[in-house]
Amino acid sequence: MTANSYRILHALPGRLRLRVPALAASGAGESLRYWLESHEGVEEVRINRAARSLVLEYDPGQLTQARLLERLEICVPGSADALEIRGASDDPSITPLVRNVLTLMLLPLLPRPAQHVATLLNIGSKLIKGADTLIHEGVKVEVLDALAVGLSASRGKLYTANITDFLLTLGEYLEERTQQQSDRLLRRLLRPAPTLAWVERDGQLVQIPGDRVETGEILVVGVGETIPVDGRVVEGVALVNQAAVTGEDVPIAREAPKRVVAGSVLVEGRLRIEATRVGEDTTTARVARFIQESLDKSSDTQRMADELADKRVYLTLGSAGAVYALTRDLTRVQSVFLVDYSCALKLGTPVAFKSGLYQAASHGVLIKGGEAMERLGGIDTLVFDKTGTLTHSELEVTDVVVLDDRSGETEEELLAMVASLEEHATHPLSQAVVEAARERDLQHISHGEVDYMVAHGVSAELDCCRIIVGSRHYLEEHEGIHFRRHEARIGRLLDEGKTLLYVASEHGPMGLIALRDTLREDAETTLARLRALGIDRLVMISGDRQEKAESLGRTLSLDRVHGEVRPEEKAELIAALQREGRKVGFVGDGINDGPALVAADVGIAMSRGADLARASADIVLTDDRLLAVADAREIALGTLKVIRTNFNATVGINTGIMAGALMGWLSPVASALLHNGTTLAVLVHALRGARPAERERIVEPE
Ligand SMILES: Nc1ncnc2c1ncn2[C@@H]1O[C@H](COP(=O)(O)OP(=O)(O)OP(=O)(O)O)[C@@H](O)[C@H]1O
Ligand SMILES: [Zn+2]
Repeated sequence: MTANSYRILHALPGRLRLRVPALAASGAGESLRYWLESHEGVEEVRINRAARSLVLEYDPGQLTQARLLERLEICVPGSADALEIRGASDDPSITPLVRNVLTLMLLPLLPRPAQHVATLLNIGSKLIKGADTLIHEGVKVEVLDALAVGLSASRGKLYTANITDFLLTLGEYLEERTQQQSDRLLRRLLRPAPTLAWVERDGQLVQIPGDRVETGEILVVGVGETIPVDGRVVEGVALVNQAAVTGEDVPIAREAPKRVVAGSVLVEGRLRIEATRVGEDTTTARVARFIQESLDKSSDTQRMADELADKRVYLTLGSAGAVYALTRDLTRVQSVFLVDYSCALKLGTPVAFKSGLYQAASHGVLIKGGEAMERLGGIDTLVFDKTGTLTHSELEVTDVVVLDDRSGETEEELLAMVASLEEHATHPLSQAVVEAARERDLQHISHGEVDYMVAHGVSAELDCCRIIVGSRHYLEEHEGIHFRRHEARIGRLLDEGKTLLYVASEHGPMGLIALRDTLREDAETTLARLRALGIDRLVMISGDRQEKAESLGRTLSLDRVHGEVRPEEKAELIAALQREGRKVGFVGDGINDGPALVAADVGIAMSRGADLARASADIVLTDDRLLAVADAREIALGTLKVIRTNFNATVGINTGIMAGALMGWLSPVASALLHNGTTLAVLVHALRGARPAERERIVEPE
């Protein structure tokens, strides 16, 4: 947003009054209000549409004016496409290229004066762009380009001018095309998965697709669930993570009458929310925002190349000046201008990254920007979460055991009851139980609110009593319900390698549900490939029992396993590895994996993972395929190699050409051809990118 999209009328600490012309558009105020109110520290947003005025009250302890304005700038109110991705709009035009080719073809046929006019028409846009850059941004590559082309033309070297212009234009065109292709694909891949919503209808909680919720309806959102609509809290207290919406990965507290935005994930507590905005418009904004965030991050490599490129511009100017002072030979000066190689440096790196991102995306891996790719290439240690990552995200219920014989309850009744609670949780275990009940056509059993204690289990009031389902640790140590009497049954099931859910009421143990998790078929291959790709330490952490973790560790020849890890310990384990000097990647899927995903040098989320995991991660798999992790690493290494090669080649070759030009050994045409030839070669090399050796390419839709 340019400065004229708003004007500060009055500013005090904690209060800001602005004039925002775009408020004139209908609906603009609402979206801006949501955007601003979703930020911690904003206390009140008042909009007067007729006066185009916006008053913001905020807590200066939490938010600075600059930060607030930055937030405001992201969302230009009024235009529906305000949050559209920059640079991803239209196809790059080929008109300049066609004009170039035509000019070059016509030139020999024209009389001399007409040649001058044609050349001027052809290179005009470069000259204007150069002047514009000089005025607004200072001495940049565009200025040198204009100088080189302009100097050639003004000295009557019309062919040199036109050929140079053509080569420069071709480079730009290629760059824009890659940029666009990959932006489009990324945008499609980032579209959030449809969410489900629990709404109150006729006094009952029913689950419906998030996009069917109507304005004014009351929703109930529990731990781990994504808030499907924009709304106002009517009851409850909760911590909400808005990473997927604002990119800020810190949970914030929400209670009545605060607003919540679609796409936030509830991490703790429970809320009743009145839907105030539903459907398309709630999601478009967050998707666009999310993508912008991902695409905007520039990597260290790129920053380095940019800096070097900017310095080169001065070096070139200086050399040209010196040459002129010493030799008074304008031809040499012209040759020097034409060799400036900052453009190859500047174009090569982002193009290679974009092409790498594109490659990765077509292999089912969404990498959020060049920086993430760079870090993926830099790790030497990879930590895997077990459930849903090394094992299939789908588990299978194998046994349902009724422990309390006096109750006369059947296995089916037990399963139906547990499934009715698990329906409200988001864990691979709960999904498996729900699925098992569905297969057996079991009826839903009515119950009160379900409490979900992350990494422990669920509980709720039923007509009879309070029911608790979860890990043995949860039931025994938190609830004081002991299963010691049933040790034999439990031991037998565990020996079979099964995972157990413990079911109890406040009166004592009721039953067990045994589940089998199977190792992914591609787990072993993936780990072997990762080792071959330079990851020399493979670690697994799991909330499951130590014995189970160890036996899996042996099967997969992992370097280390940690069982019975509490969620908050996951991030700590990663930090410990980092203190040993390791560069650590983490692959996970759960809502409790968020901190570990953020703590790691690079966080990778599985495709079926919780929304929060996908939001916190730097890399998200888009297919449920573990091998994609190895593909991604291969692509990252390949891309970094391409960038290095390009960098060395650019610097080496062009330094040679530059020396030739300084000595006066190269004519301007020769140096333009050599130089631009190198630039094009660099671009093409970058564009071809790093393809993983074999494997099917996933054909993109559309
Ligand atoms: N929704 C749930 N319902 C019942 N029990 C649960 C639920 N969520 C977690 N638990 C219990 O808490 C334990 C720890 O959960 P957590 O998600 O930390 O680890 P995990 O399932 O073993 O997976 P991972 O290997 O990914 O760490 C689970 O093994 C399970 O017994
Ligand atoms: Zn505990």
